[in-house]
Amino acid sequence: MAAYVSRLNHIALHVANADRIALDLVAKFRFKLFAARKTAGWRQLALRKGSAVFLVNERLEEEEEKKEKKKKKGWNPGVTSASGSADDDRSSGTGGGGSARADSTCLYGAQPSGRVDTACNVCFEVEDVHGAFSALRERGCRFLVPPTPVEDHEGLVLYSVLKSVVGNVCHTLVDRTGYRGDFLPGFREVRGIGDGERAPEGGACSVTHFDHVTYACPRRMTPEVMKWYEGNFGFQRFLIGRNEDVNEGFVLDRDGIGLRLTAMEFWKCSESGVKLPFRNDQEPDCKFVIAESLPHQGPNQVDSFLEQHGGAGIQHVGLYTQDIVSTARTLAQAGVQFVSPPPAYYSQVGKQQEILDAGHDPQLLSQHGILLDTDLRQDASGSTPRLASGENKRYLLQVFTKPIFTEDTFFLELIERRGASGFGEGNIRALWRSVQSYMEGEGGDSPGRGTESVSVETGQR
Ligand SMILES: O=C(O)C(=O)Cc1ccc(O)cc1
Repeated sequence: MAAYVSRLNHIALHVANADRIALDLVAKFRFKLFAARKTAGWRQLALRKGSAVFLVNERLEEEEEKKEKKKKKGWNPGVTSASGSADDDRSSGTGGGGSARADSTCLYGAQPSGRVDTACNVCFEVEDVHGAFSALRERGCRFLVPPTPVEDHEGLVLYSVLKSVVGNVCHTLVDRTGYRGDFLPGFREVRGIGDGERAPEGGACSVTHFDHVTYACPRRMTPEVMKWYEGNFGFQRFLIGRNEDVNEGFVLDRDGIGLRLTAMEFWKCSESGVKLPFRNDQEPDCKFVIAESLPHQGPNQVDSFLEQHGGAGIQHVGLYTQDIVSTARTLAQAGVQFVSPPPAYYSQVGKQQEILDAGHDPQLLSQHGILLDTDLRQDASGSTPRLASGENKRYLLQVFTKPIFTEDTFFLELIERRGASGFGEGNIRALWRSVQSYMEGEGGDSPGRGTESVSVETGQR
């Protein structure tokens, strides 16, 4: 292993209209806009829910970019006065690892080449950016940004950006241990946008962290992706289902479903550098899932993603919630649209009982399209799964949203785990069918389309 990942810092989205996506995340998904930044050429908005952070990037139009650059000319890099313009990029950085100096082109990421909205950077915290850079480069990794110090009045971070083998996905590696600020140098704090504002009164939304990131990849690419993450970051494979073949992955290949899934996770295998994102040391692990389509089962969501996205990438991100029913209700009331499972899902033999046995109300689950899968596997490690008292079964609840971008290039998922750490076969089938029926039937009314644009910073339409 070349680099020890200590935690996931944020996931970056590159979109044509940052206000619209940020507004959806605030008003519908109840994220809080907590930091913002405008540099020459870019607008960046950081939103948080629990420890899940999205950094929404928008490329500025040329005119605006010129204006920003002009503004910069009169700017004194040595001055970090809080009285500066709120939009000023008051950070400093170099492109080459020397002493820090002003550089407004520091994006903490890379500029994607495609034209569609995309989630394309998973930023990891590491303890030794220089060490990771040397070791990863030695292993043949391609770096887009060498180790670069950036600082403001709250301290200094060191970051570097490398390309993954998955389409346009990059990884920013950042060491934040020398930084006291809330996010990254150059971002100004934003107060009062989100966390209840613009959201329905009283609704619960207990999203705590990113549960998983799912990549959509071309056929037969999985071994290369696995090898890359195992060799470079020490990720470890874990088996999704009972019927999974170690070499083939978890394969669903009949009744119109042609899907190969393979999953891996990072923190448990890190030998050093482990730093927990939750103060109480209850580290949630973020999993990475690789989805490939299989031939012979017709047009499908993975191929459609690859086509619209222009190659492999992040198809969706799972948001962990402690109470999926109330979270889905709150989000639905706020305007989030979820895909629906096939009507027969809740009436299939045994499903109602399975839901009741898990202590849930089938009516409530069906109202929000929430799927439940009981994990029938024995715990191979012999360890006791973490279950609430009175529960004797491990199960998993999931629901997918409709795409949140204009194209079908990204959606979110709510997931609640009750002792089940993998992905249930029944749920995967139903999720696949939910997305297929959305794509085939009602592709025109996704929430991403035609939403009013509102300036998140000014709150004005
Ligand atoms: O269950 C999950 O969250 C998965 O990630 C499995 C999955 C992956 C891709 C699909 O198009 C449908 C289901």
